Amino acid sequence: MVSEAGTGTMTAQILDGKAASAAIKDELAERVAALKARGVTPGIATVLVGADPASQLYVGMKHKRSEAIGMNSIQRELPADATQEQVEALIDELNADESCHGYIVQLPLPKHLDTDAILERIDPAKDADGLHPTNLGRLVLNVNGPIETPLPCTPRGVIELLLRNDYDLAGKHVVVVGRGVTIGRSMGLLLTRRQVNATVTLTHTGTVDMAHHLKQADVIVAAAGVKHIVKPEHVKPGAAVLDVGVTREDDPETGKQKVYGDVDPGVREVAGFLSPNPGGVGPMTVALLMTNVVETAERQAGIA
Ligand SMILES: Nc1nc2c(c(=O)[nH]1)N[C@@H](CN(C=O)c1ccc(C(=O)N[C@@H](CCC(=O)O)C(=O)O)cc1)CN2
Repeated sequence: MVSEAGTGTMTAQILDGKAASAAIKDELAERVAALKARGVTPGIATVLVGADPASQLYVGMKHKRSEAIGMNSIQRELPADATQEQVEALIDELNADESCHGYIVQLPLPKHLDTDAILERIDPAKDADGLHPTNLGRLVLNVNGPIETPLPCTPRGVIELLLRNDYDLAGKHVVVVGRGVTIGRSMGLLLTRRQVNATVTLTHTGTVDMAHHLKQADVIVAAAGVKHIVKPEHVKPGAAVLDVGVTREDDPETGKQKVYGDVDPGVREVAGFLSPNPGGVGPMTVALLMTNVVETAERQAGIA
């Protein structure tokens, strides 16, 4: 926490996801070069169904950043009215494509599609999001040792962002807000692994007295997707707060779409550390996705 001279207020240290993800990209560029020297170009693919502007933005970032570090990127798109069979046929194609080491299906999918069946059809070895039941099952079962499969990108990004800011999670009480599978549920699994050793309270829409739980937290991971749900009065002074959830609304001043996080701006005056939104965990999600794919290519190439 930084004291502002003469004002009596404290301002949280910013956990800068852009800076941390830039450092990861530099490290990955070297690993990609090493793979290329062995004749292997790591390949990442994305499947986008429909034309949701936010999903298009995220998929675009994934390709731009992967290409910038020398990876091969394959962008596949289907219309919003694609059938389950069409999506599954594309999954089968990518499972068989040897130039693709890992891929993701951009979420959320249009409501008429069976998301669980689609994720389950991905070859677990190519599941760059770590959301296949086999990979999530390995995460549940293996609390102690290294895991030889991709880990969910956003939760991995949260932990990496704290690590790169010398924040030790061991023994800390982390309150996670939101139980979605891409963030909340898998966040709890990663945080309670022996290497991390945090204690987790996973809160959700059925939680009674959310404010009470938040106030106990050394670390808050806010991933509810509810604008400014975490208020200054909910935060223990000095706590680390990671703002992960996203709400898009028209800005009344500009009329343009604006990103709002789960954390009220006033939290900055109470927290010790703050990962902002945008500029925090979002860029880390993309960096850890690329890490998952590079690691898969390394495993295949026999690099430890
Ligand atoms: N298959 C998946 N789908 C989705 C995931 C995921 O991990 N796998 N997560 C989110 C979206 N997401 C990646 O896909 C993602 C979200 C945000 C960012 C990001 O860098 N955001 C910027 C702000 C950009 C803006 O909106 O203007 C930031 O936080 O600074 C990257 C990726 C849902 N779907």
